[in-house]
Amino acid sequence: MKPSFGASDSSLTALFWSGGSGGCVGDPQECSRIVLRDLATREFNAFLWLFLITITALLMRKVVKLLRLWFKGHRIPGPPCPSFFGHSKLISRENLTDYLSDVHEKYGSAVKLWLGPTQLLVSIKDPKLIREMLLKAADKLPGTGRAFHLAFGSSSLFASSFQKVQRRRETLKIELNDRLLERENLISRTVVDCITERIHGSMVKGSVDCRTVSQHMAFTILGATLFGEAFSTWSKANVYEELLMRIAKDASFWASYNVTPFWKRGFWKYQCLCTKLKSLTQDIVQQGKKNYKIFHSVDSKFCNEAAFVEKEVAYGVPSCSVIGMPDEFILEELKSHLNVREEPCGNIMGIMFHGCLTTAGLINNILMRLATNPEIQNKIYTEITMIQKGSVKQVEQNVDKMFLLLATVYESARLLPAGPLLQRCSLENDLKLESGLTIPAGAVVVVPVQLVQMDDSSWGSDASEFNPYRFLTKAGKKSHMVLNTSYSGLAEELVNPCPGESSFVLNDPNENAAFLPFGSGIRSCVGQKFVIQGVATLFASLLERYEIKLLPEAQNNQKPTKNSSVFQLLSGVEIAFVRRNC
Ligand code: HEM
Repeated sequence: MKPSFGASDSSLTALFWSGGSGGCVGDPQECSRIVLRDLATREFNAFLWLFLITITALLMRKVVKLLRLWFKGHRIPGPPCPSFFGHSKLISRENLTDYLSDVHEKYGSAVKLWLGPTQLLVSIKDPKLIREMLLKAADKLPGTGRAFHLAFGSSSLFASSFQKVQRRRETLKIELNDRLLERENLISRTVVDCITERIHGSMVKGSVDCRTVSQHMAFTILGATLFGEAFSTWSKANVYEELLMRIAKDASFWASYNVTPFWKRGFWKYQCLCTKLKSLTQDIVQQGKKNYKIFHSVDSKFCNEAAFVEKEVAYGVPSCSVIGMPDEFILEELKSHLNVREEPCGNIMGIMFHGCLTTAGLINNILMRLATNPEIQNKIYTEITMIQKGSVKQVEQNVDKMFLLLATVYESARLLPAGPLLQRCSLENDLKLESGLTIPAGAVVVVPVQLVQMDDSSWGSDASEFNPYRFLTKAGKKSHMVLNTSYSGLAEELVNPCPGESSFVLNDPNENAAFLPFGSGIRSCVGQKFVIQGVATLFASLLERYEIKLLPEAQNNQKPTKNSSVFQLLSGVEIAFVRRNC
């Protein structure tokens, strides 16, 4: 007899009842339970199959990718693999550039090395290929920016994915290169005075430590740029500087762990320093706002409350922009469009960290070069005084015309880059270069900066020598990098130009594809123009007042090697700032 269905019976049960589930007889509720169980089992099985198929497909994709990597990697020249682990055992951090130098000599301008069965590294040394590769490869290695993330939390600068950093890069570039550089004084008198005060304080004992003074200069320039003039009088600036340098010392060590070492006490101490830095950053940001409000209440005739609110929303209130205001624009940019995951002030701390370390390295190198090349220092001084003679402007405003000084900044940057390698990777697509070279997706691409920047074929036979004149060309001649020329005559003419006119042209260093201290291409350093101009401005003021001298006992100082980078070679040599009689 056919059972009758109650109102609660589902149509699904009815469907199966009519024979679909193998002829269920008896209690309809029991039957529907069986049917549902049966259905659940089938669904679970289907899910397991789907899961299995997905995993297999993913694994297959990986295997195919790996096979493609092997196949395409095989075509790139390079030394044969010594073992299953590739060349990784032959390469250490210390000898990497030397090793790459040897393999490039033997196998050409693009060579491959296996760092394991699944990791291919391609090193490129030819400037034209490098330029093209750096324009095409937008991403950096996964894990790039880990040190920043660990210390300062999530931020949208210094990450590996171009998509993540693109927007912030663009806006920061506009703020730094267009708006800041348009100012009359990139580095204000207050900042220079703050630095010279420190120099006087340290010179009481007869000399200053080159490393400490460079760090302080970089810190003061960056701090004043990001936080405004309030930074120069901020009572906690010294603590901030010390904290930043302590964090910088340990950052790459803690970032080198694949798994964050929560179990280590030292790590928590490090995190404690980072938290202190965060709260100090928030403090100076607030300080800047307070200063503005004080000014606002004193000068309320010119600025009304509505204007202040307006300033917080949009950039710029003309009547209020006389005091400190322009400096806050960059801060606003770095704090703006925060996404939920972004740490407040994370970008600001990241910029302070990267900017201070790299700028300190550059300043340190310039100080050392000037101290060890007194004849060039004298010529720069002559250049400064000659340009100042015919001008009513302050020395800081005439830096654009000081070609030898700017060339000295370029040359110092060339000789001591921020790191031994530039790195890129293209995770999804092969990188096809015009020369016919195809770098398979997933390979790590590196540029051994020190090798390229000291290569005779790009820089002439004196590539490893300090020679700022290589960035100068005689006016009227076609602008190109001067190679293999005697520069002594050039120097004489440079400091004795026709009144008001220089007979030399300063070459754009980026014209030479082998100039890479700030990287190049789509992920190049956003701060390049600002740093070059800012550091040159600072040195124009300093050299006008002081002569920089190396103490006799420091003469035999260490020389940069191919593996040197600013981080390893911040020189702690004692130097003297001797006041000029003028
Ligand atoms: C002497 C000083 C500096 C040097 C030598 C330097 C060098 C570099 C280098 C080599 C890179 C990587 C470029 C690449 O991979 O192609 C870089 C990235 C960057 N730099 Fe600098 N830098 C300096 C100062 C600054 C300053 C002062 C700022 C900002 C105020 C800055 C902002 C950045 C940013 C935002 C990036 C990341 C770009 C990205 O990942 O897309 N740098 N810098």
